[in-house]
Amino acid sequence: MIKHITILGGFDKNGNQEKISELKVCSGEVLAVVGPTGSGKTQLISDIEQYAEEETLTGRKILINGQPVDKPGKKSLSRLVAQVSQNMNFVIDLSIKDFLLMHARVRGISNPEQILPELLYVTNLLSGEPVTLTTNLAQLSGGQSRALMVADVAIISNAPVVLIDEIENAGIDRLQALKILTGQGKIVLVVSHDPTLMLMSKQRVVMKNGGMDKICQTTELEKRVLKDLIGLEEQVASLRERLRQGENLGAEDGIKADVEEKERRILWQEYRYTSL
Ligand SMILES: Nc1ncnc2c1ncn2[C@@H]1O[C@H](COP(=O)(O)OP(=O)(O)OP(=O)(O)O)[C@@H](O)[C@H]1O
Repeated sequence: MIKHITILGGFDKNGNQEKISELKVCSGEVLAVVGPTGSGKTQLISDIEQYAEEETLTGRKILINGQPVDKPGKKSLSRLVAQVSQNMNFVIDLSIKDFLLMHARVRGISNPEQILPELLYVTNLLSGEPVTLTTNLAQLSGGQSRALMVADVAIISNAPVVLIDEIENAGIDRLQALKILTGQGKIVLVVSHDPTLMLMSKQRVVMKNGGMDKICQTTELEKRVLKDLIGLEEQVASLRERLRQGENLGAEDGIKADVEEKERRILWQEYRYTSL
């Protein structure tokens, strides 16, 4: 049982020690990994996936429940990490049902037939056009594949650590996907350029020049900004859905902010002030 993982800092791209020397994430928590393009976000995820022991190019070390992972144990631990990324597609010639049953059996699930309805429900909750159990994996669109992958990770894989790499462009309802993946006491790490996903986690590590540069806790003020962002996104999602269904929009369909303009400006001033 994984209670927490710890990342012990190594070196940035210039060979200087990382500013953050230790970062711990407990089960049930989400850590957002943020930073400019090329700052080392994917490398951090990759270090965790490999249970780095100072042998990767960053020199980081990963501890599970405070202990280093010994080399012979690494292989069996691979089942403890599941990854969801926007580039994933299925290339196997199987129906969704056969694939899910096969994976469930491999994972030792005793009643695989019984979990199929839930798997299908979650998949269709996240994707646009619904799929059925008889749909062939090779026929799935990119978004449908990712939706099935999230359902698979949440319900079948049971991996206590989930790494989510830039799902904002994955063509699925990403907020719903994050809710589904985090609702099960897992350790979740989210690499994202998306402010809503960043603010949905309790803390975020800011990457710079290949190193962990800063840890920010999500403040009460940011939680209010998040509420606002989610409100706006819901409106955008509803407009998207109506346009997709072939509707025309009317004059009343502009985006409405939930807070008054004046209050919003104060909110952002406060926000900028506290983040200085
Ligand atoms: N500490 C480090 N030391 C040496 N090289 C590093 C370090 N961290 C990252 N790199 C290398 O820098 C390059 C960019 O890193 P990475 O792909 O992780 O960036 P990213 O933040 O995920 O970028 P993007 O947002 O574009 O996906 C990679 O080749 C990676 O291996």
